[in-house]
Amino acid sequence: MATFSLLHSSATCFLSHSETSLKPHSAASFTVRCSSPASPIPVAPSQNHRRPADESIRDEARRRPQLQNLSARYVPFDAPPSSTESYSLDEIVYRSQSGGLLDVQHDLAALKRYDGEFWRSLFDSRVGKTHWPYGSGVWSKKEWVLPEIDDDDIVSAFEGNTNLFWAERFGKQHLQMNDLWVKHCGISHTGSFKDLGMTVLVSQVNRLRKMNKPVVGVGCASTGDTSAALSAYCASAGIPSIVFLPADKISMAQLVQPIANGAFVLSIDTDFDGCMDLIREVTAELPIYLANSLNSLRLEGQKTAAIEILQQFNWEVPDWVIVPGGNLGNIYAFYKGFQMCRELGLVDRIPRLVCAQAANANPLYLHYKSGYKDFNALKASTTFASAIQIGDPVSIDRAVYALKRSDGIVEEATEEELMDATALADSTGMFICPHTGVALTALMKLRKSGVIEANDRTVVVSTAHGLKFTQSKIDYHSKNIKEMACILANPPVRVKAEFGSVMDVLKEYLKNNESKC
Ligand SMILES: Cc1ncc(COP(=O)(O)O)c(C=O)c1O
Ligand SMILES: N[C@@H](CCOP(=O)(O)O)C(=O)O
Repeated sequence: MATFSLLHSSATCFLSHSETSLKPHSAASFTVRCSSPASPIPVAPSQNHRRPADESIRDEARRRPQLQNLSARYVPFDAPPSSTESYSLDEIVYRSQSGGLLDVQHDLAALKRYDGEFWRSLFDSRVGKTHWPYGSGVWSKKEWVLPEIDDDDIVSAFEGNTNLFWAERFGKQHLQMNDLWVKHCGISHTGSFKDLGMTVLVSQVNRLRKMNKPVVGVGCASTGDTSAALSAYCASAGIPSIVFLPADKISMAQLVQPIANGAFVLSIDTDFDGCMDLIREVTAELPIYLANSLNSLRLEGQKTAAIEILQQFNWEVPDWVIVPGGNLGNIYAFYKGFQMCRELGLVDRIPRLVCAQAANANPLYLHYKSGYKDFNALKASTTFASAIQIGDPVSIDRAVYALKRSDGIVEEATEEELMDATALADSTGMFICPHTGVALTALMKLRKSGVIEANDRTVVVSTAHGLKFTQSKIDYHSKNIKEMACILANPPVRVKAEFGSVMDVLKEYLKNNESKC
């Protein structure tokens, strides 16, 4: 078998990655197995290329060599260069000595032994395969996520690799844009982007438990998505999960997820910020590992969505990326993913970031408007974007850092704006959650003011699946929302089971439609 550069591979050949041949500063090499020259069309390779029948993909992964001498550790977030404080990822620590946030710092000098072309080729070679664990969009970037974890300890649902939807009709018809994309992070295992971070956190917990560290379970406060992801990944690994939910403030679809996955569910008479305070106190007292994004491990997984966007554009950098923000870990995760790609030579710039908040839960927006002077937490009001109903975001410092370094902007959306934007997007073939409606509202405002231009390549991050938020859509389309015109409501027409009645309503519909065309 010959070893060729990926760039020289032939379309009729079956490629399989041979990582034994990975060398610093070289493009990844591949072992190429060609179909028989006598065969007129490429045929599926015979069964014997597969691993032995009694082996699983985990067993197979054990034989695969890994890149050596890569490492990561916790350091205080945004620490001065003189700081020497650091912790092993195998320690249970969420805060720095001074009580500040932590960050996972990779050994960039070790990663830089390989050039940008090497990393691009390596990551590209792993997309969409069933190789453990690289078939996952997160673990396909393992060397940049948790380089030292044993593949055997990884808990993965082959998450990530979510589609980048070309919003052709929405862009052209409503914004005169032809390069508008929606990154559907919610079309995933538990229906939100939280899977990306949770696979990393639960994998590390799995490793800690195997090391006999005192972790009897994993806990989080949640507005519905973190709890769904935590309970699914824990259930898959047989680890107990405990979730604190604000009573009556999350959707039914979200509530049923941890229940079904066997989590211990506490429904607490407070809001998310109240639940967050409680879980922080509890995890300081009991050997329950904290799974919220205060724990910087989560962001290592979430940052891979940014890398994936670059990859999907063949490593061309979009002009704008718009992210709905609540607890504010994700906006930093996107920044970190883009920035690592720049620093390690995969791309030469990063996109401008926009963080979009619901006007009813807008502490970052107010902070931005004040020129980032004094930050004031607030009591968030009810919003249809219930997963971002957060008034005291734990990652405020991370968000400000990301926005300042990406020439970023913060926008807000009223309830009516976010629901109309959601309905408008749905009417062009999407089925988005209200948080994505917040992000689309930000886009519409920035287009109207000319900040985002018609030809700017723009990515809106869709954070959850619309099917988790059907009640808000039902309320909108039945015009059942107080003080909201619901101008795009499209209620079903009730009609008698009789040919004449059906014909009457259809003729009326066709006449109205004709006058609209
Ligand atoms: C669906 C959805 N969108 C957006 C967010 C905001 O993400 P972050 O808290 O990282 O700002 C969350 C959670 O907070 C969410 O569940
Ligand atoms: N939307 C989140 C809120 C908690 O955010 P986290 O990223 O800090 O876990 C949720 O779904 O719970």
